[in-house]
Amino acid sequence: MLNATLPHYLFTASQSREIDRRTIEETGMDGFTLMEIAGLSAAKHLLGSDINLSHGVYLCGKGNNGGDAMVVARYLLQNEIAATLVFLSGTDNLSPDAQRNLELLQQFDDHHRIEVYESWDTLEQTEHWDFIIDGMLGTGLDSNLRGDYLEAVHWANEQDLPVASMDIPTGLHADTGQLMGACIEADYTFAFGGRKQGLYLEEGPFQTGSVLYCELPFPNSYKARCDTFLLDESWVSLEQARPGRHKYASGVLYLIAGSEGLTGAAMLAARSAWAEGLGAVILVCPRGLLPVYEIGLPSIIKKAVGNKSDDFFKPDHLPEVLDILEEKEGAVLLGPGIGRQDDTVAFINRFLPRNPRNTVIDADGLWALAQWEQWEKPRGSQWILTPHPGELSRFSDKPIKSDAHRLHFVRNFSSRRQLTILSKGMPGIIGTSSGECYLTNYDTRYFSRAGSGDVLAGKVGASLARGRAPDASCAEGLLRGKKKLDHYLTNADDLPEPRDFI
Ligand SMILES: NC(=O)C1=CN([C@@H]2O[C@H](COP(=O)(O)OP(=O)(O)OC[C@H]3O[C@@H](n4cnc5c(N)ncnc54)[C@H](OP(=O)(O)O)[C@@H]3O)[C@@H](O)[C@H]2O)[C@@H](O)CC1
Ligand SMILES: Nc1ncnc2c1ncn2[C@@H]1O[C@H](COP(=O)(O)OP(=O)(O)O)[C@@H](O)[C@H]1O
Ligand SMILES: [K+]
Repeated sequence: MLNATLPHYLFTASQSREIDRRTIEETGMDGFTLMEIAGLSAAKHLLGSDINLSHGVYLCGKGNNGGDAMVVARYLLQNEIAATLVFLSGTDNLSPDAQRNLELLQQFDDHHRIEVYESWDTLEQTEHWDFIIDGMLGTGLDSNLRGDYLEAVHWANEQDLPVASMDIPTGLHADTGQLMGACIEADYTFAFGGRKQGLYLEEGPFQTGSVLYCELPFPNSYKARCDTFLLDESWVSLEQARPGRHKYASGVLYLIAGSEGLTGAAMLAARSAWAEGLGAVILVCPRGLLPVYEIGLPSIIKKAVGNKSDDFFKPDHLPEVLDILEEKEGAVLLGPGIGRQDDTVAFINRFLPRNPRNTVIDADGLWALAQWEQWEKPRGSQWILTPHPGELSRFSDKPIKSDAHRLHFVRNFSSRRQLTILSKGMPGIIGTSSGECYLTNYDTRYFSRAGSGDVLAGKVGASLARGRAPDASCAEGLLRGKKKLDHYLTNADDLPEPRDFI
C-alpha cells in the first residue's frame, strides 16, 4: 500500500476550513498564531529563494489570505525589505486577524519603509518593485473574481516580476483547479497547513509555479479524513529487480495482446515489462501473428493459440489460453492492441470470469469490459483498469467533463467495484478499492503520443507480476516512466517517443 506523509495530503477548501476551525475551537490554538506561523514559514522560503528582495508590492484582500501577506511583509521588513501594500477591498472591513496584523506591521515600521494604499485606484505605480505577493484570496474565494480583483490579477500577470501566492494563486478554485474569471500566474505558491487539491487539477499545475508546503500545528487526527494524496517519486524503488533463484522466481507476466495491424502495441507492452527485470514475459498470441513476434520480440516467450490463419483472439482460443495460464504463477496484462472484433470482445468477456489471476486490463480490453453490463471480478483476484479519458467515460452514465468530476468518479468507481483504477491524463489519478486517490505531480503531456499507454501498461503489469500491491504497481508504472522522461529530457533535445520510456 502507498503511504503518504503529511506534505502529500491534498485537501478541499471545506476540509481545510474544518481543520482550521477544529484546531481553533478544540485545541485553543488561535487563528492569529496560525497566521503568524504560516506567514513566517512563507517569509523564510522567500528569504531562501533566488528572488531579488528589496521592495515588494503586496496585493491584499480583506480576509485571512491578506493577513498572511502582512505577516510576510513584517518578517521581510525585519530584513530591510520595503513593502507597498494595496488593499483591494479597503482596510475598514479586514478580518480581525488581518486587522491586527496591519496594526502590528505599522508598529514595526520605524524607518517608514511601508506604504499603504486603501484601494486599487489610488495605487501609484513605480519602477522600484522587484516582487509581488499575492494575498488577495485563498480558500475564501466563492465565485468569479469581482471588482478590482480582476484588474489587479491582470496587472500582476503583465508585470515582469516574480509572484508568490499565499496558499492558492488568486482566482484558482481550491477544489476544482478551474479559473474563476482570471488567475494569478505564480512562481511560488506557499500551501499553508496542507496543499489544496485544485493546485493539481485542471489549470492548477499551470498557475502555481513551485508549490511549497508550510506546516501548521494541526493535530494529525483532524487530517485523517483526507482521502486524496500526491504521488511522490521517493516511494518508488529505483533498483532493478534482483534476479531470482530461477527465472520464474522474479515474476512472470502473461501478456494477452495484439491483433492484425496492432502488433506494435503488444510489442511495446512486452518490451516495457521485460525491461523491468521480470523472470519471464509470456506473450499469448493468435498463431497467425507468431512470425511477426518471432522477429520483433526475441527475448519474449511466445505461446501461440488457434490456427495459422488466426490474427485476432476468438472464443475458440479460450481453453488453450486457460491451459497456458495454468503453467506458472504470474499476473496477466490483457488488452494492448487486442482489437475490437466481435469475436475478440466475446473471447475477453468469457475469459475474464474464468481468469483467477491478478490482472491489468488496458486499451481494448476495457472496451470489451464496458460492453458487458453485468461484469464482475472473480473473487480473490485483484484488477487494475488503466483507462484514458475516453475509456473511462464508457463506464460512466454522464460525460466526464472536468478533472474534479474525474477524481470523484474514479474514487467512487474503484471503491464500489473493489478494484484499482489508473486514470490516465493530466494529472494521472490512481483510485484504490478503499476509496483513496493519488495524483501525479508532473507534466504528463510528454506521454500523450500513441504507444505510451502500452509502455505504461507493461510497467504496471510487471510490478503486479512481482507481487506489488495494485496501487503501488500503478505508482511504480507511472513514476518509472517519469524517471525515464527526466533522463531523456536532460540528455536529448527532441521530443521523446514512447519507446524512450521503456
Ligand atoms: N483560518 C485559519 O486558521 C488560517 C487561514 N489562513 C489563510 O486564510 C485563508 C482563508 O481566509 P478567509 O477564509 O478569510 O478567506 P480569503 O480567501 O482571505 O477571502 C475571503 C474574502 O474574499 C472575498 N471574496 C470571496 N470571493 C471573492 C471574489 N470572487 N472576488 C472578490 N472577493 C471575493 C469575500 O468578501 P466579500 O466580497 O464576500 O465581502 C471574503 O471576505 C487561507 O487561504 C489562508 O491563506 C492561514 O492564515 C492559516 C490559518
Ligand atoms: N509514466 C507516465 N506518467 C504519467 N502518465 C503516463 C505515463 N505513461 C503514460 N501516461 C499516460 O498515458 C497516456 C497514453 O495512453 P493512451 O492514451 O492509452 O495511449 P496508447 O494506448 O496509444 O499507448 C498519456 O497521455 C498519459 O496520460
Ligand atoms: K492568494
